[in-house]
Amino acid sequence: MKYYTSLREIQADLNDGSVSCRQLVAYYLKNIEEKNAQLNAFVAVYGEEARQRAEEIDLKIAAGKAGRLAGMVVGIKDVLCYKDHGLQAGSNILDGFVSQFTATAVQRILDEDAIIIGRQNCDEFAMGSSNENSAFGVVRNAADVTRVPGGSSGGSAVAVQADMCLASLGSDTGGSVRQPAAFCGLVGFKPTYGRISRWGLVAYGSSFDCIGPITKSVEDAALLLEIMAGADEFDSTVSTQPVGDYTHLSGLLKHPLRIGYLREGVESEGLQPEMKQAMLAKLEVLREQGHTVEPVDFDLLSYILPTYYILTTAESSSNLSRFDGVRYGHRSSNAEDLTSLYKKSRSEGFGKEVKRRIMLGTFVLSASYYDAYYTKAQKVRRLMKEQTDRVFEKYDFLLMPTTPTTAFPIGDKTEDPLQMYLADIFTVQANVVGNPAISIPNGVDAQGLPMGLQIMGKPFGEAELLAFSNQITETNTAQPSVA
Ligand SMILES: NC(=O)C[C@H](N)C(=O)O
Repeated sequence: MKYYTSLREIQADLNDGSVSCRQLVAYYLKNIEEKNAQLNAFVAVYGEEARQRAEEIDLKIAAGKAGRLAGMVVGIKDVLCYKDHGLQAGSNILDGFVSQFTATAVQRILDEDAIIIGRQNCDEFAMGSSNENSAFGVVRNAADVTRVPGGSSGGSAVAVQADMCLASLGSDTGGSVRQPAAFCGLVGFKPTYGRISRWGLVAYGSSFDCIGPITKSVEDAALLLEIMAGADEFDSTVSTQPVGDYTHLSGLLKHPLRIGYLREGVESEGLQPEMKQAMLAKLEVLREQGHTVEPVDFDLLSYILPTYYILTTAESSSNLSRFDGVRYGHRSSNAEDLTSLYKKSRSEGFGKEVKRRIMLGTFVLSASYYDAYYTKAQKVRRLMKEQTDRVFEKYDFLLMPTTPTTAFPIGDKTEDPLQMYLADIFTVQANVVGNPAISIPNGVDAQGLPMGLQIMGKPFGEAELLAFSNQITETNTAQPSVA
C-alpha cells in the first residue's frame, strides 16, 4: 500500500479505482495487528465494523454519493463518546462503561463517511504530558520506542505516526493535541475555545477543553475542522460564529505578514539547542520571504503554568466529582456504607496523577484558600488574555517551539510532576486565553526525534492560521519505522 499523507491523495486513488476503502481498512488493520502490541496506541479496535462500513462507502463512491471524508480512516481518543462503544478516559473508574450517545464532533465526521477504526489510549482523564498515566499502560513513540509519545493524546498521535489510521481526534486542555503531535512529527490543531462542540467529550477543565485533529497534513486538519466546527444545540458553550471556509488555503494571506515570535522560545535556558536552531532557521526563512519578524516579550510567561494548573485542577476536581461509584463505572466491592462506597470506589478507581489533581483542585477551591489561589489565578488569566490581545493587535501570528525539548525517555519525569508540568510551558497559553494554535513538524534533532513549531493565531482566525501553516509546513512524507 502506498504511504498516504493526505485524504486528497487517497480520494484521487479512490476515484480512479486504484484503491478501495476496503483495501485501506485492511491495510490499517494489518498495521494495528503488527504494531499495536508494542506501541499500545489503541485500546479497542473496531475491525469488523470498519470493514463493513468500508464496503458501504465503496458502494457510495461508485454511485457518486460519498461524503467529504470518504476514505478517511480515523481513530478517536478514549474521551469521546461513540454510541454503543466502550469509553474509559484511560481510567479504571470507568471500567465497563459504554457510551449512550455519540459526541457531536464524532457524529459530524461519521455523517461525512469517515470510518472509525478504534479507540485510542491516553493519559487518564487527559491529565498528563507523556501518556504514562493510563490504566491501559504506557504508549510508545514509534520514532524511538524507549521514549514517550507526549500526552495526553499520545495514542492518537502514535496511531497516525505508525500509519495505523490516517487521522485522529484528540482533545487539548493545555497542549494535549499539539504536544504529542510535535513529539511524533505530525500536525496537531487546537481551535479557538468554543469552535467545536464538546457534547460527548469527557470533561476535564471545562473552560479550557477543546477537541482537535491530529493529522499528517495541514489540509486534513483544515477539512476535519470545517466539518466538526459550528453551533450545536447540545452544547451551550459552542460559538455560533459562522464556520469559515478553512479548506481553501490559498489567496487568504496578505503580504508581508507581521510575525511575532516569543523571545523565550529562542532564548530560554531549558531549550534544547536543536530546537533553538530550528526556530531561528524558520524565522530566517520568513524574513527572507519579506515578512516582518520580531521578538515578543510576554512578561507573564512565568505565571502561565501556575495559572493553568490552579484553574484546571479546580475545574477537574469539580468535574470528576460525578464519578462516585453509584451511577456508572467502577464500584468498590469492599464498601460498608454510602460514604465508604464513595471513598473506596474513588480511591480504587482513580490513578495517582488524577488523585493529585483532585486534591490540588479541592485545596485551591477550599474556603480559606479560594481567594489566594483560585480568584487570583482568574485575575492573572484576565491579564494574560489582555496581554495576548495586545500582541495580536501588532502581529498576525505568534511563533514559538511547541515544546522545549523533543520526546523524553519513558520514566524520566514520572517521579517529578513539576518537571512534567514544565514541558507544557509553551502550549498552555493558547488554552488559558482561548486562541487557536497549531503544531507543525519542524525537522528532527540529532537523534532523529521530531521537533514541533507552534503557531498561535487570533481568536476565530482559523482560516488564516491554517493557510499560513500550510504555506510553511514541510509535509511529513517519511515512512514510519518502528525502532
Ligand atoms: N490535557 C492536556 O492538554 C495536557 C496537559 N499536559 C495537562 O495535563 O493538563
